[in-house]
Amino acid sequence: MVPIPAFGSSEIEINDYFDNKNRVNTTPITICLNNLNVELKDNFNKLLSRLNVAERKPNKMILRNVNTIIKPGQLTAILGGSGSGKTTLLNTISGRYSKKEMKVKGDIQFNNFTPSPDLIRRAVGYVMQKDYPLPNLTVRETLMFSASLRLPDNISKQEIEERVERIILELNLKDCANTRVGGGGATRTGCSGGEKRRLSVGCQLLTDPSCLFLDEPTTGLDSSIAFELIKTLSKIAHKQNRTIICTIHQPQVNIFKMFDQVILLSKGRMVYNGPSTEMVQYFTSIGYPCPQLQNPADHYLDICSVDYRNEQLEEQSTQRLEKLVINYEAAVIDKEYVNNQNLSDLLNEYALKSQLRSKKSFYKCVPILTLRTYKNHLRDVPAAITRVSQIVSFGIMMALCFLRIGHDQPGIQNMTGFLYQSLSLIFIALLSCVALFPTERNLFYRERNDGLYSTSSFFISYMFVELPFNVIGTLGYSAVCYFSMGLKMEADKYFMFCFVIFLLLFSGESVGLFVCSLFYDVGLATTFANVFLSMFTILAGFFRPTDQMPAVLRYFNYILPTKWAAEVYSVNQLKGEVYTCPGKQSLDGEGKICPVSNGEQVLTRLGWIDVNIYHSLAVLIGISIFYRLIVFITLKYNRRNTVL
Ligand SMILES: Nc1ncnc2c1ncn2[C@@H]1O[C@H](COP(=O)(O)OP(=O)(O)OP(=O)(O)O)[C@@H](O)[C@H]1O
Repeated sequence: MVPIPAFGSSEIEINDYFDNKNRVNTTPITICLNNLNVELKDNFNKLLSRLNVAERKPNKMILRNVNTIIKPGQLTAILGGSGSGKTTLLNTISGRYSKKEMKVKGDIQFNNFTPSPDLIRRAVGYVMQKDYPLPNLTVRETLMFSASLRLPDNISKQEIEERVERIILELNLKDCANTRVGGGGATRTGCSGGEKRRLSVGCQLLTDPSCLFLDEPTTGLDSSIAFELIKTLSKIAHKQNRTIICTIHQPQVNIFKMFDQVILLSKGRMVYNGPSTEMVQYFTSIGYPCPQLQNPADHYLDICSVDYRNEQLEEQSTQRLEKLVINYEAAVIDKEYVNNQNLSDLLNEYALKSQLRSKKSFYKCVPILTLRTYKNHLRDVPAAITRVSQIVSFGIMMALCFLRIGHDQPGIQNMTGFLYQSLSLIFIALLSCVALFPTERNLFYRERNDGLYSTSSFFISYMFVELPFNVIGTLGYSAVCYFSMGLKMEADKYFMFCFVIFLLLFSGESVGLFVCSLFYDVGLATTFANVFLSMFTILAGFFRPTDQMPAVLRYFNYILPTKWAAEVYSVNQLKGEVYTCPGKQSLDGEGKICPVSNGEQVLTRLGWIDVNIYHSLAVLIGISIFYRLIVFITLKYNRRNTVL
């Protein structure tokens, strides 16, 4: 008989900070899963079969017959190999699944009450696998902003500060409380991986949820940091009577010992469910002892996995898995374990409803989000300087290239060249947006999923943040170019030029925001943005007048901001200009007959002679607003990325 390692959590010392006296939600929550089945919908196959093009295939089962009770006051681990369904189980319990993609059958009860996925999502804490904190805020600031967004309006600033300080102490973040989180752009140093994870846990604990879920919290952490993190979670669960569930791939022995309950999954089926201390005993009793000195978690994960190296191994391992599942379903240990749970704390729906995070009003949220984003942007000094200076540097380059544009024949080409090149500002704005926006976006997806605020709050606050950058960029570019090139020295012409430049930057940002809202992957967003960029310049009308374009492109051309911007600032500069043709520039060689003698002739060539500048400006403003609206709709309704 192989000796069974003795497991237990006696070594877990309880920290003094972990008391319940300041907690708001002390209702313990027991989670019951009854016959939980999750199928992956194959909507494409469904469509093909409806069209009689393909046979209808059965949906892929991701989870089958999951039955368990998860008690408060203990740390529960969902264990399993890659693709075993751990994340799906955690997401399903926490209401974070898309009904379009998944079909969930069975019952998920919180204290004997079956809440809607939306209610669960807004009441429980969920720490996802990846952290997306803003890199230039300190740990304390991150918690303060998070608390301001998560806590109800009637909580005073002092109370918020007290709660933040308590979380800092509880999660042992005191040493790094004033350290920037780090990890972004210029901020090379910052918090360690473990501190960042604890910070993410802290953000979730601010609202004091009775249930906390964590998806692979130890991934990417070294063994001692992973151990410390699980130890902290164990303390929180025990001392504060919270229901804590985490998924974990392959825990080390010392980490495994700290789990009170283990749910072992393989191919979406339960192979074991019970105390970690009894796992070896259970498997030994059904003929799978754990070799001495081997980590039981590793050993049983191997035993439960299907080996695809060759057909024979696959068949053998599949049969073994079938046997393990059958054994599990029949095992007394599980039935006893499930039946012996203390269900006296099962209350009613109030337990969960009382923990709902209140969605902050638009007016409260916008200033908090704006301030947070400003702090994050302005602290990254190189990025902030680059953001403005790239526009001004581009202006300096243009000024050097087109310095003092003359009023002779080459001056015409220089002027149209400068006006055409100024359209490139749209690219600069777009590319800088693609580089900077994803950090904010990822955090927004998380916080929106947590039900903290609406898309419109984020959308407006981001506009407030980018506005000053665009205004400074516009003024810088215009100041550098306008006077050095000798453009028309009239106030109304100057301000019209500035306004068009501003709208170009604004539209460029819109396209950047759109591609980043449509695609999660920055590479894909940039590739897609390139397609827009080429269209914007080619179809602006400098090379080929709109009325000479093929019909399809002509209509398309009407929705491009570059077309309208080019019209407005070209008419603004060229109308009324007089051009000379000294010497050989003239047709007669004496400077009397000029090929082009005024701006109207240039505008005629470009097809813009009849353009009403105010009409085009109004269309440009309309298109800029239209682009922003598309961004808003994409951000609001494209939720595919939001569970990342
Ligand atoms: N949205 C989805 N579309 C397609 N397949 C999915 C989807 N979600 C889950 N699956 C499939 O369901 C199975 C379980 O996935 P899940 O992410 O839950 O596994 P996991 O145990 O968390 O794996 P890992 O440890 O690698 O994260 C996998 O085979 C996965 O490919």
